[in-house]
Amino acid sequence: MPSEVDGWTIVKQKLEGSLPRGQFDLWIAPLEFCGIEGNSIRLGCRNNFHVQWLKERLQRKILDAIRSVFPDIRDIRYEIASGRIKGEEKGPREDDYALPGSQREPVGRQLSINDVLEVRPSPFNPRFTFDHFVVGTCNQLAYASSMAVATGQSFNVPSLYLLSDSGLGKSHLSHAVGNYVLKKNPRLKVRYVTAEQFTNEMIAALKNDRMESFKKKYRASCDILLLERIEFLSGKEKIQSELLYTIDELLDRGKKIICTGSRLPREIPRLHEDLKSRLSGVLVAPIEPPDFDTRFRILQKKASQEGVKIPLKVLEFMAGHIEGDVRKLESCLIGLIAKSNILGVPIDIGLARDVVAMVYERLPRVDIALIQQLVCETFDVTPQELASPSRKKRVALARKIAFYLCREYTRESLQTIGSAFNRNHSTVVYAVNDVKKKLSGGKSSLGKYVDLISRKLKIRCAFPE
Ligand SMILES: Nc1ncnc2c1ncn2[C@@H]1O[C@H](COP(=O)(O)OP(=O)(O)OP(=O)(O)O)[C@@H](O)[C@H]1O
Repeated sequence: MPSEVDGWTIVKQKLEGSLPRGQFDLWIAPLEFCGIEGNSIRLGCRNNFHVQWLKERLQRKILDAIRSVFPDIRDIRYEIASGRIKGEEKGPREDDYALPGSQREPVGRQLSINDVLEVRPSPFNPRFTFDHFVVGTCNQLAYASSMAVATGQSFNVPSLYLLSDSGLGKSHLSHAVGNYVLKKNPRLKVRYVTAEQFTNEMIAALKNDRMESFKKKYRASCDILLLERIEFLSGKEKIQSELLYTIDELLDRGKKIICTGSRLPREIPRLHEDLKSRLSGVLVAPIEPPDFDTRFRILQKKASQEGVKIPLKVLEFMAGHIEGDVRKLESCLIGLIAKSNILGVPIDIGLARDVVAMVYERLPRVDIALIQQLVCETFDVTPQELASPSRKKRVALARKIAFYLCREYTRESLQTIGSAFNRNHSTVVYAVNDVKKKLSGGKSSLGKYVDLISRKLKIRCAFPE
C-alpha cells in the first residue's frame, strides 16, 4: 500500500494518462493533496471557479481514479487551497496559485459529496437564496412579496404570481422561498414543480390509476405549492381543471401558492376563464429587466461568490453592455474568469471586451428586420408584400402577427414599426390589440403562428448563423 502522498501521485499519473494534456495541466496539476480523513479525500483548489469546474466536468473521472488507488474513499472534499501540500516540507507559495486579477480567498467551506454530486435531499438550488438575490427597483415588489410568502411577516401574502421575461429571477425567487421555508421548518411540505412536470405526473397518475395519491400530494399533503411556467398549461383542459381544484383547496386550507409565468394569466391563450380569474386574483409581481445599477451589483455579487475580485472599471463596462436576461451577465462573467484562468492573463477591460463580443454582441438582437424575415419565411410571403397595400388573407395575417411580435420583442415605437411596413401607428395599435384579443380568446389558430415564430426568434438568438 503506497503512502497517502505517493498514492495521490499515482492518482495524478492515472489522470494524466486519461485526460487531454491541456485539461490535465489546467485543472488537475494544480490540485493540492490535503490528506485523507475517514472515507474522504481533501483536495485543494485555486478558487471557487476551479471547484465548480471540477464538480461539473471531471468529478466522475477524478473519483474513479482515486478509488482505483484508495478503494475506501467515498467522497471528495474540495477546499480553497492554502498553498501547502500536507506532508511536504516546502509547498508552493500562495501566490503561485493566485488567479490573475483575483484575490486570494481564505480557506473555504468544505464541500461534501452531496454538494459535489449534487445529491441533495432538497429540490432547491442552494445558490438560489434571498441572500444571493440582488434587489433593485426592477424586482423590489417580487422580492418583498416572495419574502412575505416565505416568512409570513410584514404583510400576509397567501399567493403570488411572479411575472417576467426569461432569465430575470422568477425561479431564483421560487427556490429562495423553498430554501428559506425548509431551513426554518424542514417538516413543511413544499411542492415545487413546473407546469410541465405537473402535467406529466398527472398523466402518469391517470394511466396508473393513482389519481388519489396525486391529489393527496398536491392538495392534502402540501403546505406551499411552487408552480413554474404556467403558460405550459395553455390548451390542456383536464390539467387546468385539476389545478383549479388544487388551488381552491389549498387556499381554503390557508396554504400558500406561488406561480410563475412570462405572461399575465389573462393573456395566456386557451386558459380556462376560472383559472384565469383565480390566478389574476392573486398578487401579481412583475420583474423588469435590471437597470445599470442592479446589473453592476449582480456582477459584483456573482464575482464574489466565485471568489474572484474584478476591477470596478471591468464591472462597469460589462454592466453597461449587457442588458436584459441575467443569464447573459452570468455567462459573460464566467467566460471572463475562464478566459483569464486559461490564458493566465489578468482580468481587464480588453479581456472583458473580447468576452462580451463573443458571448453577447454576436447574438443577433431581435429587431424589426429579423421579425419580418421570420414572418415571411413562415407565411411564404415576401417583405415587399408585407409592406404593400395587399389585403390578401395570408399577407394580412402575416403583417398583423409581425406588428404584434415587433411590439412584444423590440422596444421600437409604434411609429417606427408602422413605417417599416408603410403603415401609420394607429394601424399598428389596432392590429396588435386584435392579435391580443384573439390570443386571449384562445380559439384562433393565430396563437400557433405566434408561438412558432417566437420559438424561431429564440432559436435564432441562441444559435446565430
Ligand atoms: N436579481 C438577481 N440577483 C441575482 N441573480 C439573479 C437575479 N435575477 C436573476 N438572477 C440569476 O439569473 C439566472 C436566471 O434566473 P432565473 O432562472 O430565476 O430566471 P427565470 O425568470 O426563472 O427564467 P425562465 O423564465 O427562463 O425560467 C439565475 O442564475 C439567477 O440566479
